[in-house]
Amino acid sequence: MNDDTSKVDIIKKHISSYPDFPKKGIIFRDLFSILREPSVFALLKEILINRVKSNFPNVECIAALDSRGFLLGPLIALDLQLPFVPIRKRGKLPGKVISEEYSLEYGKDVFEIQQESITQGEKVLLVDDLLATGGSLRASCKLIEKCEAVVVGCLVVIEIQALKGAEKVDAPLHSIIKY
Ligand SMILES: O=P(O)(O)OC[C@H]1O[C@H](OP(=O)(O)OP(=O)(O)O)[C@H](O)[C@@H]1O
Ligand SMILES: Nc1ncnc2[nH]cnc12
Repeated sequence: MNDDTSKVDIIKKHISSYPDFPKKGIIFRDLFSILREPSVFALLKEILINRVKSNFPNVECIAALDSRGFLLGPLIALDLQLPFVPIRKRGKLPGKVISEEYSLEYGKDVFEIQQESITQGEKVLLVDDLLATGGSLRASCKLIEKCEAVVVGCLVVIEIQALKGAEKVDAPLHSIIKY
């Protein structure tokens, strides 16, 4: 059980929503409005770390999604003294990479991971700001599996439930705020 309801309410109040961005019909939920206020960002960090400790106690590695996931994943990894691994959009990572195409609420792209960044059998937690259609997290799960590692779960700050992204994600999903 999580008894941090009043803290989560504060976080929710600080998420700005922008109708019709980046395309008509989409309500954009903006994580950056939290980061503008250090005390609120610190609260979010505390919540994330506690949720990892209680929901994914066996995690050995934190992987996050380009780019907004990078604002959160390293905070958690550093605090828990775990390795951090980036999953980046196509063409940004050097060395041998593994790729996976995906579609999301407003487009299509390719994610990549460095082959050497995860060891076989490693227990990985995927972190991102938001779950919409689930395309991004689904592709990221596939990348971890292609590395022969194990996805112990996915942690997002925001879940847009109407888009049913949770159905596309095969690993245990934990979201902090639901719309
Ligand atoms: O569940 P989905 O439909 O796949 O959508 C969720 C993804 O969309 C956003 O990323 P975006 O690709 O816009 O990139 P950004 O983080 O660089 O802004 C968001 O940060 C998630 O990663
Ligand atoms: N509605 C939304 N708001 C912010 N980021 C998103 N990524 C995909 N859908 C999104």
